[in-house]
Amino acid sequence: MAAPPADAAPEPTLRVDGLKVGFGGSQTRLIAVEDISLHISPGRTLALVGESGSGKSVTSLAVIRLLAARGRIVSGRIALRDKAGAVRDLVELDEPALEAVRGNDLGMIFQEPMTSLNPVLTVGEQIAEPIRIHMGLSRRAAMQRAIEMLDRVGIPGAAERARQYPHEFSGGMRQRVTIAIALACDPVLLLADEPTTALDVTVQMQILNLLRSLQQQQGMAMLFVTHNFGVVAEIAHDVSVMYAGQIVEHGTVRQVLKTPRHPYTRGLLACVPQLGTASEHKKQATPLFSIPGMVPSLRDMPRGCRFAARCVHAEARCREATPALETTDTGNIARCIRWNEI
Ligand SMILES: Nc1ncnc2c1ncn2[C@@H]1O[C@H](COP(=O)(O)OP(=O)(O)OP(=O)(O)O)[C@@H](O)[C@H]1O
Repeated sequence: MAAPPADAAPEPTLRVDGLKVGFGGSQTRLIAVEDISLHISPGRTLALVGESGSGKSVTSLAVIRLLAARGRIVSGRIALRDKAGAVRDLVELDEPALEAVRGNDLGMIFQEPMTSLNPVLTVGEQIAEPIRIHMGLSRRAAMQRAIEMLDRVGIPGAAERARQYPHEFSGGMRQRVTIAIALACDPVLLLADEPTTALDVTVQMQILNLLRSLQQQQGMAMLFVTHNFGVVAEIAHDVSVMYAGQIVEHGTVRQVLKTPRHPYTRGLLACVPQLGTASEHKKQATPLFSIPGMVPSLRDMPRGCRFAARCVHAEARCREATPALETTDTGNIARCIRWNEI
């Protein structure tokens, strides 16, 4: 078979097409996210960003098939390319098959490390467990690799620390342990859902730097959920902005941060305090900008553009039909019929 040209884009690790997720029974079902399509290539990070309730976590939990009990994937495809290069639709897999993927091809880290760690097992045992299960290593070899992982995530005295319990670690060190567990089996995809939100600012930066350098070493794709554009700028290559269960803008981080084309993205960026502005605003007694109004409820989703009620540019035609995602002049993709007029 002919080799692909050297500049061909690598096949994506994750490709989601037309994902729609609902909660409740078929009669009472509320649609939480819909028309979600995205892809992430090896070595790249896609950030999902948006206000609370916009659907970031539902999307990411659907990808790893860990939705809450009443959550259902109504339609869509979640194609994951595994270490051997085989592509499987995670929507089609049963629970035993999913368990073979999670912790192996798919690593996960969440906001609160303590909830993902078992308080009665040493951290070494917790890192070694997936290694034994998925890589088939002996107990001793798995523990050796667990110690190497602790060292790789920057925990000094790894051999000794492997014998300690989670409560003996600080918040930042615990998050390093969950990263060691998530990456122990060389996943092709790492899902990180607000992994730095519970940490103080200096520790946040250390964890973001660590994730970036581990990604460079291991080449995995990363799906990163955050509400913080500062974090997006630090960690991501591409960004999808979510609003009321839909992607409303997508592009590279540079495109979206420098030339946002959707009024919601512009509003979110205007809410980000610049250095010095907080004290300036205080002096002038003017509050920092915030987008007026709230994300609509799932029970009462408006017709047409879901952002129209909060948008200063909205016209009657915005409320008629759901806008499609359009490619704009700067290459961003935006769900706004007025992107070229505003
Ligand atoms: N288990 C559930 N049952 C019913 N509705 C849910 C459930 N989980 C989430 N939802 C709804 O789905 C929508 C999207 O929620 P989601 O948690 O994905 O938002 P988010 O953008 O991740 O917000 P946050 O940043 O606060 O986590 C919300 O309207 C939420 O109320």
